[in-house]
Amino acid sequence: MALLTVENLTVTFPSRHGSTNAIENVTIHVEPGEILGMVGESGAGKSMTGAAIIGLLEPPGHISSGEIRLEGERIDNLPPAAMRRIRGRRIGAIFQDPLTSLNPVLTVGDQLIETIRAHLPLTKEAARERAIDWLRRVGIPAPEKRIDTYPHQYSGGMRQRVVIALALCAEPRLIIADEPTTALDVSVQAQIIALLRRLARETGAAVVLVTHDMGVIAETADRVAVMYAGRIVEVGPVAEVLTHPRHPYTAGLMASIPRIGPRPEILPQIEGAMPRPASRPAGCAFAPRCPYRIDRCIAERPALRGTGAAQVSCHLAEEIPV
Ligand SMILES: Nc1ncnc2c1ncn2[C@@H]1O[C@H](COP(=O)(O)OP(=O)(O)OP(=O)(O)O)[C@@H](O)[C@H]1O
Repeated sequence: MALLTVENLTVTFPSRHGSTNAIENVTIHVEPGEILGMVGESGAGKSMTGAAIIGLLEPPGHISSGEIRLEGERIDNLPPAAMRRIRGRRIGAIFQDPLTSLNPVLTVGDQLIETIRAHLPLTKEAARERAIDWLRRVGIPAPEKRIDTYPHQYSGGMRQRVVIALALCAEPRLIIADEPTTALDVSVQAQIIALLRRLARETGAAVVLVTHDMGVIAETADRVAVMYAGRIVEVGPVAEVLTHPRHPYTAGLMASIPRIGPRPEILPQIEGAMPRPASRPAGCAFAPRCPYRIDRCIAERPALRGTGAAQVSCHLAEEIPV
């Protein structure tokens, strides 16, 4: 059984001018120990999918259809108090800016110890030992000394390591990591990615990794879901999708990373902009930017289809040379 399943999830924002769907019919599953990358441009709906899973949609945004299951149990319709418990214990979250996850007036140790004790029946001393252990595991030097210092005494990269320790110390089954390396120096990004990957393997937690960066996906994820204008346009094993992208948008995203872009002459950069939810075209949302479009693409929205591990929503997936 998948650890996380999201079925046909639609998130709607009502407004005076009629409601819009920020994401539509999003279906994903993640197995224990697996990292699912969600990639796409800003506004594609990646963060919204993550927020819906952890029950932190900003009102008036709400789930208007679909369901979310964690270890088989529905979690999309739980009362707020029950969802809060799940958030600390069974789902951990890592966001872009470590300062939003850390309390500046508490020492790193106090925050770790408090979180550990909220979830595990340990004495203060035992929880402190465990906190030191976690700091060591995420690569903080001299953890027995650093445990009594404050978040502002850490560099950005070290602070994000602390956030990862804080997200993992309650031993969650699922981790939602939203742009966990975007705010960090390039040299530090690779270390944090390697750390996340190792810890997912070691703990058997499933990870949903939200990023706009195909390079991060290539180095971290097992499978990837490419989002465009609120929908998944291609999903499958990273090895398959990145070597044989079948959606022109996936190919375009990949051409933006020179190291692994397949053929730079195809969509070297994708001209134009993603449509906003209220002005999405009736057919394929990518059609206005797609160099291969035919009349059918404008008239008819392609369904996600495919046999085997990978699926794609493009009428021309079998024909175009991406
Ligand atoms: N309060 C809101 N009311 C209406 N629509 C919203 C609101 N907040 C976000 N949206 C819409 O939801 C869609 C998805 O946004 P989301 O932040 O999930 O995208 P994203 O792919 O994660 O981008 P980013 O990388 O910028 O976070 C966007 O089209 C956005 O316009």
